[in-house]
Amino acid sequence: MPNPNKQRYNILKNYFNNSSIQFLQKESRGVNQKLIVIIVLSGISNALLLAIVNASITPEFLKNPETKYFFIFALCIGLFIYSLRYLMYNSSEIIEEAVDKVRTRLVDKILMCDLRTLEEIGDSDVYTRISRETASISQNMRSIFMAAQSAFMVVFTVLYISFISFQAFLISAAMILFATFIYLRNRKVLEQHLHESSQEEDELFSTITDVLNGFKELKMNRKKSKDVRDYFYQKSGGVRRTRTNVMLEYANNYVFSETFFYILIGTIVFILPVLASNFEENIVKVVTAILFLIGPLTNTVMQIPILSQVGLSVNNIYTLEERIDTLVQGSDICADEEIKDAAAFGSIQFENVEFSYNTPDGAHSFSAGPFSFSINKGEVLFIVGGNGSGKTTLMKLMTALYFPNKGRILLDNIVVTKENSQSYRELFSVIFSEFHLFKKLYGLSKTDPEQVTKLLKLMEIDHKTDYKNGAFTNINLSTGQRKRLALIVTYLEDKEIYMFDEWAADQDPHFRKYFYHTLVPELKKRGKTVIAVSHDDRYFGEADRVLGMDYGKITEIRSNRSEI
Ligand SMILES: Nc1ncnc2c1ncn2[C@@H]1O[C@H](COP(=O)(O)OP(=O)(O)OP(=O)(O)O)[C@@H](O)[C@H]1O
Repeated sequence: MPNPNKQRYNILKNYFNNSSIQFLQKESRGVNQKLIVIIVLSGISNALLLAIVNASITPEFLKNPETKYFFIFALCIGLFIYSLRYLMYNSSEIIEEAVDKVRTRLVDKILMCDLRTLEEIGDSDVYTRISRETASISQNMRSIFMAAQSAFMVVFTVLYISFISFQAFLISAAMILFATFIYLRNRKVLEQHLHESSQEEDELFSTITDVLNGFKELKMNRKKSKDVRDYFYQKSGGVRRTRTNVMLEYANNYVFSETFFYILIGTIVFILPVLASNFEENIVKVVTAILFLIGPLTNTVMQIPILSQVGLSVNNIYTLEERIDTLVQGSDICADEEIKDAAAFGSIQFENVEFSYNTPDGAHSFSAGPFSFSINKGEVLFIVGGNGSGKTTLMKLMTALYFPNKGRILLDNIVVTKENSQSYRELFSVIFSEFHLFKKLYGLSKTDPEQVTKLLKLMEIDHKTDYKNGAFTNINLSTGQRKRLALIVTYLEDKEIYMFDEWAADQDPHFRKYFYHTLVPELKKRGKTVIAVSHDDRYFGEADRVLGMDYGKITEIRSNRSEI
C-alpha cells in the first residue's frame, strides 16, 4: 500500500519543482522585469483610484470640487487599462511560447524514439498528455498573472489603509495573512484530490477510446456494449465524485473568503471604533477600501485551484518527458550517422540475432532468434508462418525498427547501430499489415501529379480518389483499396528494398495475380530487393527464397543456398 503522506509529499515536491513560474522561466523568454513592473503599476493604479474616490466623496470636496482629482482619476484609469492590456498580451505570448516549445520538443523526442520505446510508453498516454495537458496549461496559465495582479492590488490597497488608520491596517493585514494561511493549508488537500481526479480521468479517457475504436464490436453485441457502458458509468461516476469533492473544498474556501470580508468589515465597523479614538471620521474610507479589496482578493482565491491544475499539468508533461528520456537513456538519440553509398549495398547479414519483448512481469514474453542468414541485393524473399510466429517482428528487426538484444545486423560489412539506423532504414519502403496512410504525400514534394494519376488508374482506384495539391482527395477506402494506395506511395518512394506484410491478402484474385506475376518480377528486373510476408503458396515460384517462421525460429523452405 502506498504511504499517503509520502504520496502527498511527492506531489507537493513535484509541484514546487515544476511550479508554473519555473516552467515559464525555463521554457520561454521568461517573466521579464517590465512585466513585473507593470503588474505592480496595475496594483498601484487601483489603490490610487481608491484614494481619489475616497478624497472626492468628502463634503468639503463636494462643495469645492477640484478638476485635478478628475484628471488624476482619468490618468489612473488609463494606467490601469494599459497595464492590464500589457499584462494580458505579454503573458499570452510567454505562455504560448512555452507551450509551443514543450509541445515541439516532445514531438521531436517522440520522433527520435525507437519503436520499442514508444510501444512501451503507450501512444494513448502520449496523445492524452500532449493534447490535454498542453491545452490546460495554455488556457489556465494566464490565471497566474491575473492572480499576481490581484495580489498586488490587495497589497497596495492594504498599504493605502495604513495611511488612513494604522490600527485598521494592522487588523486588516493580520486578518488577510491569517486567511491566506488557511487557504494555503487547504490548497495542499486540494492538490492531492486534483491529482487523484487526473489519474481517474486518464482511465476514463481510455474507456472513451475503447468505445470509439470498438464501436462496431459494441454495436454487434448488446451484452458487451452494456458491460462497457457500465464500466464507463462507474469510471465517470468516480471522476464525478472526486471532482465534486475538489469543488466542495473549493466552495468551502470560497465561502470562507466571502465570509471573511464581512467579518473584516464587521470588525472595522463595530470593534475598531471602540478600540481606537477618532476613528469615526475614517470609517467610511476604510470600509470603501475593504469593498475595493473584495474583487482582487476573491480573484486571487479563485485562481488557487486553477494554479494547482496548471502545476499538475506541468508535472504530467515533465513526467512523460522524463519517461521518454529514461527509456532512451544510453542511446544517442540525436545521432544520425550516414552510411556512405548505402543504396549500392551487396547484402544484409543477420549474425546470431536474438530479440525478445520484455513485458513488465516477464511473463508471456516472446523471443525470436537466434537468426543467421543473409539477403542479397536484388533477391525476392518470401516469409511464411503461422499467426504469432514472429514474421512482423522479423520485419521490424530487418528494418532496424527493433534492435537485436544479441547478435548484429550488417549492411555489407557495416554494423547497423542505433546511430546509423536512420540511414539504413532509408533503404526500405514498407507496407506493414497495420499501416498508416497519410493523406498528404509527405517527403515526396517533387512528385509529378501525372505519374500519380497514372498509378491510380493502374491500381483501379482513380474513380475513388484523386491527387490534388500534394494530397489524396479521399482516403476513406476499403482495406484492399487502401493497400493499393499505400502501394502507390511505396512505388513513388522507390527505395532499394520493397517490403510487404501480407499485402496481397486483402486483394481480389486479379490484383493478387498482378502483385505476384507483374509487380514483383518488375521490381526484381529493376534490381530491387523484395521481402514479402505471404501465405499464397501457389505463387511461391516467384520467390528466389522462401523462409518459414515458427515460434520465433527460421526454417528454410526453398532456396538454392544453405546458410541458415
Ligand atoms: N509490441 C509487442 N509487445 C509484446 N509482445 C508482442 C508485441 N508485438 C508482438 N508481440 C508478440 O510477439 C509474437 C510475434 O508477433 P508477430 O506480430 O511478429 O507475429 P506474426 O507472425 O507477424 O503474426 P500474424 O501472422 O498474426 O501477423 C506474438 O506472440 C505477439 O504476442
